[in-house]
Amino acid sequence: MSIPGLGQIIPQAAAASSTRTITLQPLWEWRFQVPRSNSAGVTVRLLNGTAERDGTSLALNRTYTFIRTKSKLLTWYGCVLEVEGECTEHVAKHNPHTSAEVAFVNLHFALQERRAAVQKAAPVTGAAGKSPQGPRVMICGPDGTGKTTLARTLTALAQRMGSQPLLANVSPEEGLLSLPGTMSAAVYGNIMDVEEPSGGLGVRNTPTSGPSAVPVKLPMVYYFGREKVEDDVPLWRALVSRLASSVRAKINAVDKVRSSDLIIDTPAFDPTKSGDMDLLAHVVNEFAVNIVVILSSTAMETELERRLAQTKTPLGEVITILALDKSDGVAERDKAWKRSDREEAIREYFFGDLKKTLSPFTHLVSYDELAIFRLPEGTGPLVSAEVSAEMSNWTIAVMDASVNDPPKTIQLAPVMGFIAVAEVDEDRRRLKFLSPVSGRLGNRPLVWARWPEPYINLLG
Ligand SMILES: Nc1ncnc2c1ncn2[C@@H]1O[C@H](COP(=O)(O)OP(=O)(O)OP(=O)(O)O)[C@@H](O)[C@H]1O
Repeated sequence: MSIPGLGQIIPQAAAASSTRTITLQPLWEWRFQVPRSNSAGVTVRLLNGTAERDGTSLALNRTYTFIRTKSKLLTWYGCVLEVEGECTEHVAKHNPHTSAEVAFVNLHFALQERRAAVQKAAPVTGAAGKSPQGPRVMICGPDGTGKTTLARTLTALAQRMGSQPLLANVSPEEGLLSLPGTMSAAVYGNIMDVEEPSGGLGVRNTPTSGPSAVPVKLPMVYYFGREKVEDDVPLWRALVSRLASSVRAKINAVDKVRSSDLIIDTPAFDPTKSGDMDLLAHVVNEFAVNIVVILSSTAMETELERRLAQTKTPLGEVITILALDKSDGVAERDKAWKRSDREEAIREYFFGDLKKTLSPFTHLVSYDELAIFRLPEGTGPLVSAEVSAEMSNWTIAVMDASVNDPPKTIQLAPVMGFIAVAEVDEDRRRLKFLSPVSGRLGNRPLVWARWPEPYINLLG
């Protein structure tokens, strides 16, 4: 059966949990959704051929377990998969001329060509002997258009070609190698974690999470502490600038990173809101973006073309605007699904997951040892906060600043990590918290933000 937009449908959506073999022809994609109720997950083994999840190849005969995941496995040359466990699934058969997936891989090849040209070019004199920079690509589009998937795919494909791409995320709704509420970036110099629900972007792949099957990545993290950009536009703009400046420092310090791609994932913005388009233009400016990829929005394309047509990057390059269709397989993640993802990210940060249990350290400190700042109700700078029982179960950022720094400096400082408040003893003025590391807080200020809310009882 073939359904427009969904390709070839193999109707096995009825919660099959028995072992089954799925044969995919070249350019077919196995799309699957593992419900949260299936805590054991779905196991997949590649019996022959080749297959990849968002640009990262599966190894032959290795068993991969996917839990709470909506994703797909694509094959370019055909493959046989052995699948076991309950999920909804179907097979999409791509047409090479119209498929979004083929357009994405073509974009990868175009970027690869640009990178090759950059790597061949002689160092620019006058730019501190630095070689020219690789492509800086911003991926944008409305809600649920597959922005993060494309960002992850381009990063994985570049890494597979031997590059050291830098992936940045300026959408506070979902963390990249960090908790939700943050904006971060990291060099992906080695393989991405295919099994992890977000395909290698989750906290599982950071050093705070202890030993990892896949080499860990070291993110640069800033704390927005609210869900939506519109909740504090000036702070978001300031943090975009901070993150861009850290990214620049990394690019300038490591030649291999400099000649690789910088891929930037953005929040879902509304093309009909001029303010939203200003924010995308801010990202373009700060990260010296020279390629803007717009998924599935003619209105956004028109608006950004109008704004950026006459603009050049600080390196004097023209900004290329590329409009692509979204993949018809992008899965909907409703509020409950996203909330549950955030809850899992927090749990995983402190306690690990099915594959790796972590035991966070418990610390008991007196109120007097803590310098806590809070985001105000509305927008504006941090304010000093008293410890209170209200803080129980909140995650709190430990900032890479001094307690004596002005609030503005603290707010824009990088994040060293997070602690979780387990208990507040107001009578004895003592606070118990969990931390992934054993060291003391020392002279570090803490920021208690407004989001993500405490979803779980951390000691429960
Ligand atoms: N071709 C596909 N087949 C199956 N699932 C897909 C496909 N493409 C993307 N997905 C899944 O769809 C979901 C949404 O995709 P993604 O997160 O990339 O969208 P987004 O535009 O970044 O979303 P948001 O606007 O919420 O940030 C993810 O779970 C992703 O793995």
